[in-house]
Amino acid sequence: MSTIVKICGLTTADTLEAAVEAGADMVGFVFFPASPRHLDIDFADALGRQVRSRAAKVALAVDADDDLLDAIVEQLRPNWLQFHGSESPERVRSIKRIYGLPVMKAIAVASPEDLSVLPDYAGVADRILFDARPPKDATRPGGLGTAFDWKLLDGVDLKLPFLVSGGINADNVAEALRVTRAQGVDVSSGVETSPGEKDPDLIRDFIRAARAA
Ligand SMILES: O=C(O)c1ccccc1NCC(=O)[C@H](O)[C@H](O)COP(=O)(O)O
Repeated sequence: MSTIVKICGLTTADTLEAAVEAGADMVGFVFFPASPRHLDIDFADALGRQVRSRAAKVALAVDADDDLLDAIVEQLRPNWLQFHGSESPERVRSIKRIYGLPVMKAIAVASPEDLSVLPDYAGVADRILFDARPPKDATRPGGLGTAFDWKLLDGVDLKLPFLVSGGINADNVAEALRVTRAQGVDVSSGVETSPGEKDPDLIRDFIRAARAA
């Protein structure tokens, strides 16, 4: 199976086009006002139309309430929901039932204890995303460009596909995949020149490196 490549936090038509044309499997749109990648729902609608089924559209939210999820699902029509907050397994189950969409749940990793929640989410999520645990004073729970110790995933035995993210770029993506044995990678900061500013060349370099890994 080829590596699943997700480019997250796209905010412009040209960087979205670069990601899709270079062969990204999944393109992520962030709905979290404190993020430099936050999208207004109407603009997300326009970007979503641009994708035209060439990649899976992923809506990323953080402890979103039903009204926000309703609006996202109605306008973006995502193929996936990604949850980056403290959504409980019960909440994930209920959202899946309501919208009939697959869910990727992010698990914040900094120590072996962080993996203790895995069995609970593995029973309800469709994919797991292992991301670096943010510092306590972070203004957002992801997309910070910092990596976790990939060796922490050593003993992980999941029946569902998982992706790895946090501080990954074109230079270290092969190593991230080798160490974690993940089925896919997710990147945001590693294809940016500054927070929220994606670069088409960096996107193409990243996808090429992930495919070659
Ligand atoms: O990107 C954001 O600003 C963001 C805000 C709130 C929750 C999650 C967020 N991003 C998550 C991602 O983009 C990826 O899943 C991943 O964390 C990317 O990490 P990195 O490549 O280190 O930026």
